[in-house]
Amino acid sequence: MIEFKNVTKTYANGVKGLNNISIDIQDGEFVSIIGLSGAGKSTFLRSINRLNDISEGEIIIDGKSLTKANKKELKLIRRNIGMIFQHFNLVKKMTVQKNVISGRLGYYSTMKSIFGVFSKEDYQLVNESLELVGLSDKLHSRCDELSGGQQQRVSIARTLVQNSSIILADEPVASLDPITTERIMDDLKRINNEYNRTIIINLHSVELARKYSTRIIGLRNGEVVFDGAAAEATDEVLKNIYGEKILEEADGVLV
Ligand SMILES: Nc1ncnc2c1ncn2[C@@H]1O[C@H](COP(=O)(O)OP(=O)(O)OP(=O)(O)O)[C@@H](O)[C@H]1O
Repeated sequence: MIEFKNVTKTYANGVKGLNNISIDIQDGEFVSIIGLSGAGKSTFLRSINRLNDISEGEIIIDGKSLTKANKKELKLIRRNIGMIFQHFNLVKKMTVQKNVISGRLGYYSTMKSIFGVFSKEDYQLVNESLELVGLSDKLHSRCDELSGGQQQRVSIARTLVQNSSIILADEPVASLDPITTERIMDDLKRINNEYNRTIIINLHSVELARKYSTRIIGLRNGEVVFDGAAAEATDEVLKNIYGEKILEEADGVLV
């Protein structure tokens, strides 16, 4: 479980990226974070693996304080949290296999990870994960030879081998076409259903949030302005909170 307790993030310029947020996310939930540009979606997500340090309050993951964790504790907590980025964050000149196996690094000491010492089981996990995302035939391809959608599936395979129970996805489909988008979202949903991984995803598209998630959290100016089942986030409700703008963004009409 992830617990936010009165969490505020104030940036150096005084902007509150998050403003006094208190919520719990249970194991196995598929949560979409929605909100207009600048609402605090990335700040929220990045605070869950401490890519962003928060200014006030506390975040607790599986009973352990992320906020108070020392370096060693942080490494262990982070090992349990995979992250998928909009621009994939792969080492493009390296093979798919090398990129995916890097998801295992958290299980090794710094020395071993420098020398790339991985076990037979690790390589087996890489094969299984690539099979799950339909990329077995790309094992030895360089990532810069792959399409954007394929690269995003490589990054999903990397979080799978990491074996983390939480996966954070920061606008993972923002730069992909509609068909590839569905494929990536289907993969995430399958991982959520079959492996019971908690998925927390930032989305601009309300339609996708409704279709795939079990719960939607709406942010505005760093505050939670909606928190409910996907079915409760009707056009009417969202219009009342955000105005038309958020639905227009969902249709790809950026205003
Ligand atoms: N490093 C930073 N320094 C100062 N202000 C920041 C920084 N990062 C984000 N902010 C501000 O914090 C607020 C929340 O930003 P955040 O990136 O979390 O929003 P978002 O909902 O993810 O936006 P988008 O959909 O455009 O990615 C915004 O007002 C933004 O300008």
